[in-house]
Formats: sequence, C-alpha cells, structure tokens
Amino acid sequence: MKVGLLFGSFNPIHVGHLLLANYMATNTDLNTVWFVVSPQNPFKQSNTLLHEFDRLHMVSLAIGDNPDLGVSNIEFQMPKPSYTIDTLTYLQEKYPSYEFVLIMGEDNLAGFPKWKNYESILNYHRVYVYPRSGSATTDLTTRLPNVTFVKAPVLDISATFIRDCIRQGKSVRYMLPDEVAAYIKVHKLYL
Ligand SMILES: Nc1ncnc2c1ncn2[C@@H]1O[C@H](COP(=O)(O)OP(=O)(O)OP(=O)(O)O)[C@@H](O)[C@H]1O
Ligand SMILES: O=C(O)c1ccc[n+]([C@@H]2O[C@H](COP(=O)([O-])O)[C@@H](O)[C@H]2O)c1
Repeated sequence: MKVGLLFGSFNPIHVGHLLLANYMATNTDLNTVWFVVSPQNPFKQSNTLLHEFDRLHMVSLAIGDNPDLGVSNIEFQMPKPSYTIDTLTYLQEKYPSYEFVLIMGEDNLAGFPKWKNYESILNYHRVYVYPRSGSATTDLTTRLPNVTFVKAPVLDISATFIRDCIRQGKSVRYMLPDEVAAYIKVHKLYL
C-alpha cells in the first residue's frame, strides 16, 4: 500500500487541496492520499486558526464518500508544534507494511532545508513535488534523488483568501465543497 500524505492546517480545506489530492491518488502510483491535519504548523502563527477538531471535521465533510482519499488526526496526540519527521516516523511504526510518500508544493520545497531533520525525511521517504503558481522554481527537484516532480493541475486559491472573503461577507461559492461552506455558515466561523 503506497500512501501519499498531504500535511496542512486546512483552515479551511478548499478545492485547491481536493483537486491536488484526488489527482495524486488517481493519476500516480499512489493507492490513496491522506490529509494529515496539523494542529500547529511550526512556521505559521495565526489568530484565525480554528480548533483542530473543526478543521478535521471539515476535511471529513469535504472527502465525503471518495474512496481514494482519507484523513488522519495522528498529530492531535503528538507534541506541538507538529514536526513532519516525527509524524512520518510514528506512522511508519504504526503501519510497517505501508510506504508513505510526502506530497509537497514546489513553494514548500525551497524552504524544506529549514524543516526539522529534513535529511531523514529524504532518506526514508519519497517526496512528490507539484507546481505552485508564483513559487520560485528550485533545482532541488532534480538534485535530490528521492524527489519526483508530478505535473499536477493546481488552482490558485488559498485558505487565507477564503477567510478574507468570509470576513468581508463575499461569496465563497465553488471555492470549497457546499458541505464545508454550510458548516462554516452554521457555526459562524471566520467572521
Ligand atoms: N491551491 C492549492 N493547490 C495545491 N496545494 C495547495 C493549495 N493551497 C495550499 N496547498 C498546499 O496544501 C498544504 C496544506 O495547505 P494549508 O493548510 O497551509 O493551506 P493554505 O491554503 O496554503 O493555507 P493558508 O492560506 O492559511 O496559509 C500545503 O502543503 C500547501 O502548500
Ligand atoms: O517539520 C517541520 O519542520 C515543518 C516545517 C514547516 C511546515 N511543516 C508542515 O508542513 C505542512 C504544510 O505547511 P504549510 O506551511 O504549507 O501550511 C504543515 O502540516 C506543517 O506542519 C513541517
């Protein structure tokens, strides 16, 4: 079983994440892609970060009955902030027969050497890198042996943009699944 992992805050999950994850799960050698909801990204401070249970619930709503996608709350029980190498190690111990592949945007790859023990991530795991518009291209993709570039379609949308739209009372229709938009509306989130 080859599992792609897309780590993030998902505050909230949006169509950009879903399009990418579904493409990776159905157009590469990955059997499935799991969204790993991070309670606290080590590099991001935000006063609009919702409780992790709300973010997890929205990811579950977004996936619905899609058999190719999954969600993990593994980082909820781990020390914060959430370091990816620790999570990968934990997952590999829990599922010894699975191969875990890290999915990462080209924008993140440029800053990857600042991640905790990034060499260990590369030693023990493959990384699938996809293009991000506006990101500086990096030659790390070709230099690092375990890194594979996947030319996935990418939408230019972010959770920050969606939160701003909601706060300003603008429509977010088509930016997130209807179920997620309804959850945000009912619970008056991001206002
Ligand atoms: N539109 C998108 N297309 C593809 N990947 C994306 C997109 N937006 C974010 N990602 C990637 O998905 C992962 C999780 O993203 P994250 O939760 O940080 O979302 P975000 O939209 O970038 O959030 P924010 O705007 O709050 O920083 C990260 O690896 C991020 O680079
Ligand atoms: O392990 C690290 O050192 C590390 C440093 C920066 C980011 N990450 C993880 O990368 C994921 C996506 O990051 P971001 O910045 O795109 O939101 C998120 O789940 C973070 O926990 C991990």
